[in-house]
Amino acid sequence: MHDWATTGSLALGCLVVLYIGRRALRSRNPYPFPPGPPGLPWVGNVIGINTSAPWLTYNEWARTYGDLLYSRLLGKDIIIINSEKIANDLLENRSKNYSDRPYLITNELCGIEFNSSFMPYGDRWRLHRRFFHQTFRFDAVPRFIPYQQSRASHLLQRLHETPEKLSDHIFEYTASVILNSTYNYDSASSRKDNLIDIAANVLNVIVPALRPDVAVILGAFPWLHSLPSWFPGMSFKREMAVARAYSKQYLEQPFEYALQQSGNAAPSMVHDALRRMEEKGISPEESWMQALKEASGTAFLGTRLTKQSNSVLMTFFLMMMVNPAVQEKAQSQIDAVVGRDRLPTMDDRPLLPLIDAIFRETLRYSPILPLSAPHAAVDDDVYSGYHIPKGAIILANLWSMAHDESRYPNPDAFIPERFINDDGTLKPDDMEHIMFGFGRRICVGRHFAVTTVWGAIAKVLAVYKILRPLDKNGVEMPVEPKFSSGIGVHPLPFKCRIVPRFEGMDAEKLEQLVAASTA
Ligand code: HEM
Repeated sequence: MHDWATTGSLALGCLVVLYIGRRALRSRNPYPFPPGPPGLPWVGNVIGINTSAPWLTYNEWARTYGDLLYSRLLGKDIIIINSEKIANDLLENRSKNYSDRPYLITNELCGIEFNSSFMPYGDRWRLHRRFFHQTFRFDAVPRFIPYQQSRASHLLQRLHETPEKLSDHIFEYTASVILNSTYNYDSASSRKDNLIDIAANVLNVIVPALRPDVAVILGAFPWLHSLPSWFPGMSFKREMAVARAYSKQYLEQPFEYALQQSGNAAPSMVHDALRRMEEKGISPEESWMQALKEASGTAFLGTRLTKQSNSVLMTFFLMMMVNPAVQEKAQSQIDAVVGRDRLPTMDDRPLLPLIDAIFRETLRYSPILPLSAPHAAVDDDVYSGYHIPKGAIILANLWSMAHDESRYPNPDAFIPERFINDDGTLKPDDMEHIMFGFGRRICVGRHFAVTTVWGAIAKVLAVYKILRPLDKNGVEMPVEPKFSSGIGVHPLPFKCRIVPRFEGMDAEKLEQLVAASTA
């Protein structure tokens, strides 16, 4: 007890000194912080924030204080950007200063600090980014489309067998396409050591251990981390230690698999990078191999953690169920352009604008990363007469941008037609310029994500109706879309019926349809 009292007083003393010191330093800066709601000393704006959906609070604040906001949380400066223009001005045009990431001790404690997305701006991150770019840049992604299409057809078959396992099938689809493009792993032919099942198990351990509340508290009071795991309230240290062991193991396993393949393996992130070194006649150093292992681990494990493509596809199913008219309109377009004797492919994309419109509206309606990934300011900066302090966390409120009423009237309604011109063609606003983030840290897997999601949406709509569940009297039940809270947003579990659109569409007919589409 005595020790605690001493530690507590010391910590409090340090905080007071820090607080006064920082205020003194700031008072020398001639520019004010951007406007924002008043907060309590040091703890800042902890009161009044909707903790499960802070983007909604920031959106409200913007109505009073404007699109560039200043907030403070437990001693941290936070700058919130609510408009695309400011996001471009800062994160894009001044990207040199805004491409860092804030440090989160929980990433290290859970063993996922290797993840390129969390890495500080610097040479190690640049090398990771190069690996990604080689494989996932716009003109490299078409190499993966045939595999994506075959897995999307497989998804149709899985949905036919067990439609009630929709979310498992979506997980399998998105995991299999990324495993293939990262490690040249074919989940269809490697069922015994199925990395997809292993990944699902690993995530069940890592995701619960990655607690944002712990990240905030440890960020503010780092000395707490030195307390033993048996100490009251510190049991998370044990969970994080287990998560750490799992993530390290998972980083190694698929990478080893990729290295064991022959020199003429199909394209993948690992093989693209190795081949490039071979062409240059360079023998890779250990640190280079480690970086490749980490970047490929990010492509697979990282995208499993935040479940981006998964969440978009689950949102698509949910939206189709509650908007049957939208679904039918898109299906009529598929019937008119593709017919019913084969499945749509990426080649049909220019003639299926409604599929793109549905994809865009799905991204817009419920952004899966509403506050994007946090950036951090490398140095002090001044923007529009406001001081943005070095080290500030920069949050781009993608939700706010996607729900801007002046641009997207009736923003809380799901209206894909908002992206279609009167002549039926697509408008230039593709949502990708917002939903994949900004500047040098923009999503490096965006082109791959687009083909993954588009391919699945088009095929699913060609074959299935997505309907509301029935009650015990056979009457359709009302469904209210509900979404998770947290950094990554996804629909909460929901029931739906997935039934073939055409009479007599049994497993055999579906197989024939798939075969006709790959011939
Ligand atoms: C529809 C699906 C996806 C969406 C909506 C999405 C969205 C985002 C967003 C908003 C960011 C933050 C950008 C920023 O900091 O400004 C991001 C970063 C990132 N995304 Fe995606 N993403 C998707 C799919 C993918 C896929 C399939 C991959 C892998 C192939 C991927 C890899 C990454 C990586 C590595 C980063 C971190 C980039 C960095 O820090 O340099 N994403 N994504």
